[in-house]
Amino acid sequence: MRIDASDVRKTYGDVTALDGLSLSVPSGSTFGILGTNGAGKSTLFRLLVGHDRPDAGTVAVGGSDVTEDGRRIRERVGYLPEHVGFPDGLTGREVLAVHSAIRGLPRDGRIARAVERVGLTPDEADRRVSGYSNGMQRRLGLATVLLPDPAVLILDEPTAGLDPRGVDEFHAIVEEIATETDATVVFCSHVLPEVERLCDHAAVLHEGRVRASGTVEELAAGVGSPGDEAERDIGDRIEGDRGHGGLRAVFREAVADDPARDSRVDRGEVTA
Ligand SMILES: Nc1ncnc2c1ncn2[C@@H]1O[C@H](COP(=O)(O)OP(=O)(O)OP(=O)(O)O)[C@@H](O)[C@H]1O
Repeated sequence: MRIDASDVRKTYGDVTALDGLSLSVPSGSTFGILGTNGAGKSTLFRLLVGHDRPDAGTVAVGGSDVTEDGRRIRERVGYLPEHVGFPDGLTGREVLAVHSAIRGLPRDGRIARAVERVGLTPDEADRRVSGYSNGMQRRLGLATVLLPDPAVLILDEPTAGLDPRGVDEFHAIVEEIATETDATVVFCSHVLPEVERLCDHAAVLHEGRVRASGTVEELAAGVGSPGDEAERDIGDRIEGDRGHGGLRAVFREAVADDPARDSRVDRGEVTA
């Protein structure tokens, strides 16, 4: 299922979280959204699943407007928020059983499949979540959103706080989902190499607007998708950097008003 956001605005009091954001995510793509802290990534994701409404503009998933068809769309979309809490007294498997029952899913072995897919051992799945490490909690969170075999996966900073091995293992899971299913996978990240490794498409979000978007190859070549003045501007300005700076150059240009980030960008980390 494709995702289209058009001229979306969202404010919270005096704060403008999304400022005329437009974005198209092709069906079946693995799409990375790169952004600084406060760029609007989580706000965008909440709008995509209908947990919040735009003040203006439209958000559509699979061609249906989320504001009108939110409930039906949520049946096809797996959304993993940045912070997920589980009831301490339950085991991982019981958490999955509750999620499955709430969604009215058939008892057809999908819980065991989800456990296996995210790399929790059967023994771990039968432990209480109060004893889970951060990495195990992330895996369990992903298992909950995989239960209904979603057509779209929306993952809010799925690797934040994981150690390098946990990050690698999480990447392998996302790669497997991307290659073995038709699901559209959208995730946001502060980490450039993560997006370069996992994604075929990406966008750079800054201060509530998309500053560049396209295939990872296009972005690496310095070509933002046309149609947005800011994107064309970035594409023009990094022309001399073609083949050298790649996605890094696009990101550097997009956040050029924040020079303190440059050293972090050089390390492959957008923010600490
Ligand atoms: N419920 C809310 N109430 C007030 N302000 C909010 C709310 N949600 C988001 N904001 C503000 O909107 C802006 C965008 O926030 P958002 O969480 O979408 O950014 P983000 O890109 O996900 O950031 P981070 O990488 O730090 O998680 C920020 O200035 C934030 O403080």
